[in-house]
Amino acid sequence: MTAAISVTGLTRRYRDHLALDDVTLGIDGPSITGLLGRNGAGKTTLMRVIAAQEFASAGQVRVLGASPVENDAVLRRMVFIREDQTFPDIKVRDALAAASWFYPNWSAELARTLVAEFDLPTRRPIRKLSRGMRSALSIVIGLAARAEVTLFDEPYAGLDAVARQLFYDRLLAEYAEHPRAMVLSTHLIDEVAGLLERVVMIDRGRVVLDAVTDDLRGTFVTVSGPSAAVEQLVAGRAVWDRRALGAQESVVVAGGLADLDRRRARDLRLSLEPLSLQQIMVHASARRAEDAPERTSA
Ligand SMILES: Nc1ncnc2c1ncn2[C@@H]1O[C@H](COP(=O)(O)OP(=O)(O)OP(=O)(O)O)[C@@H](O)[C@H]1O
Repeated sequence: MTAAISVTGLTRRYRDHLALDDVTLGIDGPSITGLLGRNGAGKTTLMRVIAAQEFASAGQVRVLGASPVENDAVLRRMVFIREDQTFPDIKVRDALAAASWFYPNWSAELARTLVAEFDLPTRRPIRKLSRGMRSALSIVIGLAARAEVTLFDEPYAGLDAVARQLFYDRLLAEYAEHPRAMVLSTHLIDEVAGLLERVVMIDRGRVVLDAVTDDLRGTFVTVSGPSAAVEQLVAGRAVWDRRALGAQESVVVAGGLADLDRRRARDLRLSLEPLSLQQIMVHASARRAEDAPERTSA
């Protein structure tokens, strides 16, 4: 099967700054992948290169089996919705009409439904929409395009919690009915964690974690309690973080705990707390900062 997205050894350099540093990533078929990372990690740059809006300094990008650069056939099968998407000075309905001409799988019915659900005024010029309404319009286009590769880069600037929930619900429903390769970059990690089948975490231009979300559950655990007992339990394990407060200690271990360890923890009166996706990202980037304090191209 042709991969939806295949990125190999991708580097993007801006003068002496490495925005992407030897990124390799494959998204084979339909899935919802979360692209996570701190500000400036390289998420937008990665999506822009995949969408052929930015050149790679080195490496290779294939979308649906071909280079997307100046490749109309591929670009029509891919939609890229950016945070604070810019539009020409046209009305909402004209933007929807233009999108319907461009994307071969466009669903006018879905667009109509979403426009009503987001309460978008179709006759209004886009420049007169609020920021949240502009995001809603981008989301309508991103979903109604039904593109095989659907990239959403923080698409909800200005959207309130109700509208964001509507977006998540419709994204899931669309995915269930018309499975496709969806990538969603976000800072609202805990808010979207339930949607994501896979997470790719980027830190300072590098992929620091690429995992199926279910596999991550219980893989990182905070063990807390009296220091001596905590140390007894975590001895010989990969420790991601260690914090002491008086005679108490909290240690994050990677690799999960077997049932036997969990029983031992109970006997030692230790508390075990699985890390959320957001906490995993915080720890993953802290570890990378220790490993690679500087990032410039040679
Ligand atoms: N055109 C450019 N010229 C110079 N540097 C750039 C350019 N575009 C991006 N960068 C730099 O590349 C790095 C990655 O930026 P990018 O926008 O991809 O990050 P991001 O992960 O999307 O961040 P955020 O979550 O804040 O949107 C940043 O340090 C940014 O300043």
